[in-house]
Amino acid sequence: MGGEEPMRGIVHDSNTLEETIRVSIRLRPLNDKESAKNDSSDWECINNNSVVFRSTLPDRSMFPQTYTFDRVFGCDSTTKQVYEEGAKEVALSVVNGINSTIFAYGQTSSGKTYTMNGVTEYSVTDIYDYIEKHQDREFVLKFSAIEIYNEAVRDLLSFESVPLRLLDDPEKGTVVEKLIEETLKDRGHLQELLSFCQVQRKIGETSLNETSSRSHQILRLTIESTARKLQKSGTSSSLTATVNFVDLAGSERASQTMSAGTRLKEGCHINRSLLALGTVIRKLSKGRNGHVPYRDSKLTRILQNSLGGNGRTAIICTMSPARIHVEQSRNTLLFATCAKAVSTNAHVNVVVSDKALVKQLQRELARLETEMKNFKPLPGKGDSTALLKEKELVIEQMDKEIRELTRQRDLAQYRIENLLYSVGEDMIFKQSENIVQTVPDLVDLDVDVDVDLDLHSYNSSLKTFDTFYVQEENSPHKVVDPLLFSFSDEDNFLLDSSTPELAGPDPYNDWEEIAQRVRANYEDSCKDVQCIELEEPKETLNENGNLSLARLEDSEEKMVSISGTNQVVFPQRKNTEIITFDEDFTYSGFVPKTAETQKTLNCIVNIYPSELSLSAKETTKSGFQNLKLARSKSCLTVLLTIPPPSSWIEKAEMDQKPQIVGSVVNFSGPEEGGWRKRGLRCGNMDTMDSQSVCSHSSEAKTLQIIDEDDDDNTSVVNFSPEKKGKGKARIRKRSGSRLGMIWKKDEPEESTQEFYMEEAPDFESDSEWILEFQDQQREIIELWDACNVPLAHRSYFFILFKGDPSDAVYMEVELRRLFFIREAISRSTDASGRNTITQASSLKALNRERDMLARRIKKKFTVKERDELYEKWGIDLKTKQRSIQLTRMLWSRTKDMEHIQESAALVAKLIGFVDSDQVSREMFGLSFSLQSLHQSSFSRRRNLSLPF
Ligand SMILES: Nc1ncnc2c1ncn2[C@@H]1O[C@H](COP(=O)(O)OP(=O)(O)OP(=O)(O)O)[C@@H](O)[C@H]1O
Repeated sequence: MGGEEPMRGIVHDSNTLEETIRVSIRLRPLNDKESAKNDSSDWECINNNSVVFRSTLPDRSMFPQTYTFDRVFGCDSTTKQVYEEGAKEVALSVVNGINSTIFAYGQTSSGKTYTMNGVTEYSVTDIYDYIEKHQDREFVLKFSAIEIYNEAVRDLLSFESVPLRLLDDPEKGTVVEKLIEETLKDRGHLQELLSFCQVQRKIGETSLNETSSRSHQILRLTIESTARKLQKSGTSSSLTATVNFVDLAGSERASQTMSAGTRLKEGCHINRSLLALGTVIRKLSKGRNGHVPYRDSKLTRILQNSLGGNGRTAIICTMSPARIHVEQSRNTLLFATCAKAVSTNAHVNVVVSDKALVKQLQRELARLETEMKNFKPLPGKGDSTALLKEKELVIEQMDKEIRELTRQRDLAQYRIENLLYSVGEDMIFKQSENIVQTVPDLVDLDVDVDVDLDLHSYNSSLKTFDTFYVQEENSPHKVVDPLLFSFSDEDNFLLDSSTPELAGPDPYNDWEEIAQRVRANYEDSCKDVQCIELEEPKETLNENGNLSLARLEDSEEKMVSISGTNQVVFPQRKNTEIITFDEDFTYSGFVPKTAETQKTLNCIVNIYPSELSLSAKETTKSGFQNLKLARSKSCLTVLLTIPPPSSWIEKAEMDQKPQIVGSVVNFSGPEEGGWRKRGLRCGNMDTMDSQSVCSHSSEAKTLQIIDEDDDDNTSVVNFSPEKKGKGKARIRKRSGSRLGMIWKKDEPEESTQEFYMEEAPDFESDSEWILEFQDQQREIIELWDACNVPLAHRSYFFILFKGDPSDAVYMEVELRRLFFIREAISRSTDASGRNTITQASSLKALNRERDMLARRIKKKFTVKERDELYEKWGIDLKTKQRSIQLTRMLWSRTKDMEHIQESAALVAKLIGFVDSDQVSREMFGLSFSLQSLHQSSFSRRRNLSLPF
């Protein structure tokens, strides 16, 4: 018995024939017995493919009525016809090298043996006919026959009744051990063997059952064919196949056999094989997935290759037409129905001879050798060393790329940081703009923005002020920073490579918060306070008349420097706040400083310098009717709204009126109805009201400015009480040339507090310098009057320079400056004695001198210089970093290197030793020019805390 795998030397043709089992139904006629019982048939073959059950019994109506198969043979069909149409094609496949199997399935006495005997004979006949027709081929026929009875395999060609064992051969599959395989000599030989087998089977069954076959009989005919021409050379191939004729035992149930004892045992084994066969067929009918229980019975094991394997299969189901067998007939039809769904894969089995096999193997070897020779390795894969080197090169190249990308990333990050700093600075700047823009009653002057030349001059003369208000046509209240128009390459002086990168968190973030707090603080702290409010008409700055500076109608809180003292007052604060600064000027940029001082003074006092200084009394008489003290909201606004000196200069030149040196300040209380537009009239002195000079509101704080040199009007500032007389300002004489000022809030006259500035440091150890200092100071004071130096400048000068040895250079510079101015004035006096020099020309001269000195010191602020400065001031690294940030911000506001350096120093000091709000104030408008910056830093030096 052949297995599913090809035998040794047997190869399967690549072409397979997949088909289903051919299922035919044969309905035998009623036998005599059945006829005698007058049994009728309920089955009718309505055509060649369908059989119909025509039951007259009502309880059978549920059964299927029609069954359709490949072929249905009725009672009148002959065995020849059954073979021809139901089995011949399958049976004769064997001569073509295809295994085939013919089954006969049905109940006892249904005609299985009757049919299979006929089919086998017709098949053998046809096979021999085929052989006879194919003389070019040599056929070898072998015959074997077995019987499976009670699960015992018996060789029907053997006279012994010893059961044979089934063996599992890896190449042939399940084989029957010691099975006789008779080689057929001719057709008659086969006929004899068939007859012998029938006798053998009959002998065994007769002893048990005379009327029914109780065993499964399998007749096997193996045919091997070889072409005769090739057979001689030994290289020919043969076709080999086996055809099985299977006559199964009766498929009836054991209970239906009415048997017991031995018969029951037979029925159990029969049913076991048939049950296994039915299970296999059912499994195969549902596909080849899953386990197929071939090994459940010897029948299924032997027929494994014929059931859904390599071969063609035909099943002839026989059934009795008798009504009494209708149940069995129905079961037979159900089995046939399942078998009809089973598919098989038949192959042509080719037997290759040894020589042919050797030759075939040799050809295959030659082919493989050719492929090996023609095999070309892929580039780069043949030599592992070269491959490794190539990989190393790739890695090296990638390393380079990584380094380059890292460098680019770091550079981009550095640029981004710088950009963020710049953006941040702009944000702060805009915040300051917003602060100013919230101030009501902004007075705008209708001008075109043509700021090229003028703004440049402002830059040099007015860098103290952060923002100017200009109004463009059709764009009111637009804020323009003139400095933005005149930036140069030096704007980034601290951003070059000499400036170390900042480490740690961005301090600028703090500044944004600071800015917010400061803005809020300003708004909150501007209640019930007074400060100087300057009333100012519209001014035209530009020579072309295109630009006007606007200022606030309502003055804001401001920090007022007390003349002749080193103190500053925030009048708007709820509590009187007087800040005392120490003096110490070792910094080299005095000249620019003084220029800044003058600008600041000009801005604050807004005085035309056409006339010589006025005494306090004269000033009181002539007065500034519009110079009043009023409420304010923020110091910032005051500073920002101070008009640039040039506008006053032009005004002065235009009016040709005597100007008042800023020695008199008129304070005014708040007007009813809220904030009033106040400012300093820059114009005709005749229009000024002397009564308004040096006045202050009775409801407001009392401001006293006390000058020890009361007798000397050139240096005395006298503040008289306001008209209502509730407060007063009086002058007291003290030793030394010192100015003092007291600020009181809502204090009655009798309780007026006085504040005297600190005495100058003790220089007894250097009495000579003290004497020299006093002489210079006296000379300077005289020159101030001669040169119409504004009061603010004088005040700041006194605040800053009090006799420290390091002040010598500044005293000298101031003297030189004043001499220069005085000489210029004298040169400009015409024959008629009229002083033709104007404040504008004087300021221009000052600016030129200042710029000249500034250029000398103007240079790159190197790291070394900065560090030296830090070390000198005792600034730590963290403060240093923050100061760099602030310095950058300041640099965006001014181009004065000296100013920047000092601002940076101040910022550093403030950050390191003072609260951040103070820094914010300074940064947002309280940048008191050089004086304020120095004062703050001096406070630090003297370990004085700022009461902000
Ligand atoms: N188509 C037929 N025409 C005439 N007689 C038939 C036909 N089929 C079967 N017979 C007769 O029916 C009887 C039983 O037939 P057979 O032995 O072939 O049945 P069976 O299916 O092989 O039974 P068992 O399974 O018991 O061997 C026989 O006498 C046989 O001659």
